[in-house]
Amino acid sequence: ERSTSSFSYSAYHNLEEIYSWTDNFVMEHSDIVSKIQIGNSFENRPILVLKFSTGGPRHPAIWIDTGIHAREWITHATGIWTANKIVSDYGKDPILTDILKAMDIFIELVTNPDGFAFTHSMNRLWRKNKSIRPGTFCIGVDLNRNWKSGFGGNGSNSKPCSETYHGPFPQSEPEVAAIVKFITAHGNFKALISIHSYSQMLMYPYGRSLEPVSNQRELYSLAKDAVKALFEVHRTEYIFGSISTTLYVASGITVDWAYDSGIKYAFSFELRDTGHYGFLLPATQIIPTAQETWMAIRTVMEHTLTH
Ligand SMILES: O=C(NO)N[C@H](Cc1ccccc1)C(=O)O
Ligand SMILES: [Zn+2]
Repeated sequence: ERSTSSFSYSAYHNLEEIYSWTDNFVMEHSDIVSKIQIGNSFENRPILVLKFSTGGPRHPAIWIDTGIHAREWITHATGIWTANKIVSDYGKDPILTDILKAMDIFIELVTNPDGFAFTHSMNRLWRKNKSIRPGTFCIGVDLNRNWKSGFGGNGSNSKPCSETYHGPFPQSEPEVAAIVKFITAHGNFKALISIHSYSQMLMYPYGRSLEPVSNQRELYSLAKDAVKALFEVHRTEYIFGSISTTLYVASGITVDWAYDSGIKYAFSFELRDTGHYGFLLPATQIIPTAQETWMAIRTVMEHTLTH
């Protein structure tokens, strides 16, 4: 009896349920999926990454992370559905099959496990991780401000009580340091997709400045195609562009670090909705959100494969 078949992809799950789903999922699809522990969180929870690979020592790779901000539950749920979509469609969807024949896909479902556990136990709207340091009673660093690129710049905050506190120094947080170490050691990542909610936006670097990246025209055109593919599923409307021009200046963010590390296809999603439910998006919208997001993700992956 495949226990993932009793798992509801249209419900939100807590950390224990996601970790046990992960173990069952890897066991049931061991031909193409494996589990890698890339480190431990501040409170010593394992940091797990799913690897989808059809073989080959160091295929060019694509990174996807969900849940870097704990309260953004739709992103973990979308990541889980996407993982199952990949194993279900491999061998059936020619575009995905071509991607996986040539590239590996890595998905980190719970990028902020301590914060995520806290949203289930104490504070549903917690954003940051749970690190504590002498000198303040306030808890946590914004993991989307702790990256080296532009660290400490405008759109991040030096006060530990701030929701966008960047931390004492770049990669001070184990949750960020583990990803940097893994991606740097691998050395062959071609695309990175960091998934947030909410606002319905597809964005690319830079966040730290208004200056366009060198392949800005290519990223704009790819974002346009991805947003169109997304729209065609359930007619959900996204806006797109660079982070600093579409949203606001934000420094020390994941995609700026990725881009500056040579990952030329770096994107950040803001999933549904535009504020009606916000972070409390009803579970009935999980599968529709995941279905439309997949079409955008696949568009980015396909472009990465062919460029
Ligand atoms: O927090 C969210 N969304 O959850 N997003 C904003 C904006 C953002 C999104 C993506 C990259 C950089 C910046 C943030 O302050 O981080
Ligand atoms: Zn976020």
